[in-house]
Amino acid sequence: MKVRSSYWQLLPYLWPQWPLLIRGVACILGYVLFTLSLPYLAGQVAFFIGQGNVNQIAYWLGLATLVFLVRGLFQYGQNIFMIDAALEMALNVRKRVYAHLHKLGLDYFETTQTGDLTYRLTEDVDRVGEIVDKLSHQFLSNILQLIAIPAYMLYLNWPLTLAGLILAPIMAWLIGQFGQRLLVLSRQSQNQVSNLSALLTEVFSGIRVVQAFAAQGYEVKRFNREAEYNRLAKYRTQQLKAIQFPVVGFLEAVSIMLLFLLGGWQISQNNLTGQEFISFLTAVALLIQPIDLTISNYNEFKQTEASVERIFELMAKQPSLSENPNAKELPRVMGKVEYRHVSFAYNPSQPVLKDLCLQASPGDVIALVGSSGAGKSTLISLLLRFYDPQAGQILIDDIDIRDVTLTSLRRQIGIVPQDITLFSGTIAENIGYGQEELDLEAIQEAAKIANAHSFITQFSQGYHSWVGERGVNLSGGQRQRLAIARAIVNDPRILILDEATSALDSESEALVQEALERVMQNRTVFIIAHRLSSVRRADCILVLEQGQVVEAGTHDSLLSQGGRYARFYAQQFYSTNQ
Ligand SMILES: Nc1ncnc2c1ncn2[C@@H]1O[C@H](COP(=O)(O)OP(=O)(O)OP(=O)(O)O)[C@@H](O)[C@H]1O
Repeated sequence: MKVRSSYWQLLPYLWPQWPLLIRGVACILGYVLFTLSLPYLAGQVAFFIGQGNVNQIAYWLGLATLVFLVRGLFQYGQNIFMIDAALEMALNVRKRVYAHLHKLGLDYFETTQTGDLTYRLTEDVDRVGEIVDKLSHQFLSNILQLIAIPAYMLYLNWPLTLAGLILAPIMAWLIGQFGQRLLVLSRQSQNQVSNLSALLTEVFSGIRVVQAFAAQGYEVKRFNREAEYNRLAKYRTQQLKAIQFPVVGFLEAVSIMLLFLLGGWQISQNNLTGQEFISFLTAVALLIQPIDLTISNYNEFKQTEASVERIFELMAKQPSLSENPNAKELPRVMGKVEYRHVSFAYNPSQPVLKDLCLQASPGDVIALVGSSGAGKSTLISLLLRFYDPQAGQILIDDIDIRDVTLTSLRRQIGIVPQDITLFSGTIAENIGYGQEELDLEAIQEAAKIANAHSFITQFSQGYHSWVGERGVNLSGGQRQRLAIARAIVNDPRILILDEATSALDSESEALVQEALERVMQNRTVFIIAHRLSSVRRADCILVLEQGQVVEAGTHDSLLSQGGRYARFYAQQFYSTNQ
């Protein structure tokens, strides 16, 4: 059973804002003190109204105006300092969670819905910021008033106060019960909203598939179903609140009627003056707002606890792949790559690579061929250290890749992936992706090698043309050439080419091929090969089958062996490339 509220986890993020918090608390104290003087002032005004003394009435009303003014200034101060502290805290939480997510491995993102992550980092964090703001100024101020005003009432007339507060424990218990139930409903509701957001992200990013499969109707139905669950979850929360307010309001009304009854009786017994009764009633009236606000704050507090849980759930995720604490920077490499008896499985029961050995000398072009699911992409993922092998070692220039920092390793490997991702930004930013200061010279140089310079300069804004939504339209071949430029902009010694399977028109194909030929020079290249030309040109072709190298050699030597490669070549390349 969970004992501690999740809110405690926010303290380390709130604590650094202590200068703002202290100023805020000082303003809250000022606000409460000035509020406390109001019942006394009301009693005085009532007294002089009874005497018909206009001068005194004007004097006390003037004083009350001053009190309201100063109280207003304190209220402004408490709001502004606390919102500042809460927003700073929310910003820190958001930054830390985002940075933490980037420490997690690919395996985490492969099993998590991106829409859900987006929701947690945006909506959930905003909600937490809002509740902390409310708690820090409204809640604290209200609680102080709920303590100080009854204390003043006790001082005025304790029997009347006790009678008025007799229903308070019942109210507190009821509010607590409602709060617990609200937390449960809120968790459900937040998850529903997250599901909806995940669904939308998935559908809009896959909109080509949706349209190609004419699945709009299917998607609309799926969305409607989720939206209905979402409505229902929200309705249940609001339904509970709708019951809560009349119940508590009724108890409040009963308390006030009880007060009038007792007050009248006390006056008839000469235990209370009319003036004191007015002060007392003013104090009671001042209590109503803090009570109502406390209930709604408490409800929100419970509802938002679900958001806090969802945020810190992300922070609790541990990276599956950790960097060696003594990891060193990988010095600029020559490009020798060696796999020594490497075995790997995503799930222990299904080995993907089995005792795999391979050696590539600097400048070698290694083509990986094999049927789908043979383990080609996995072999490459291990070189980039997306995952660690369960057995064996991978070495670059005779250094185990587990002994170097991930950044220095990945910076020395260029990759042209099969699915090209361009981010919203300029062409230059996309080619120099990850460079904090864009090296425009290197970017242009890379674009020239990748046969991209001439089409880029044809855009009116050249390298500063916007890519992505509302940006320039790029053909498949142009995207590939940008990806090639991006892969070599840092001049890596090792290059991975995951060839696209979709065909380009022959002109584009020729430009891409020419670019690839150029970038492969003087680099160790691994190609997941789908094109005949890449395979023919390779220094070594590795034929993978069920995670093992079953044949290795040059195109000619393997063809003359008449083994698996020869059959594979006949089936796959001959039919598609002739
Ligand atoms: N992230 C993953 N989690 C679990 N299993 C995976 C994952 N990625 C790949 N696999 C499995 O590992 C095996 C090898 O996959 P891999 O993608 O390396 O093959 P491949 O030869 O590159 O195939 P293709 O040519 O179709 O891309 C397959 O059985 C695949 O289902």
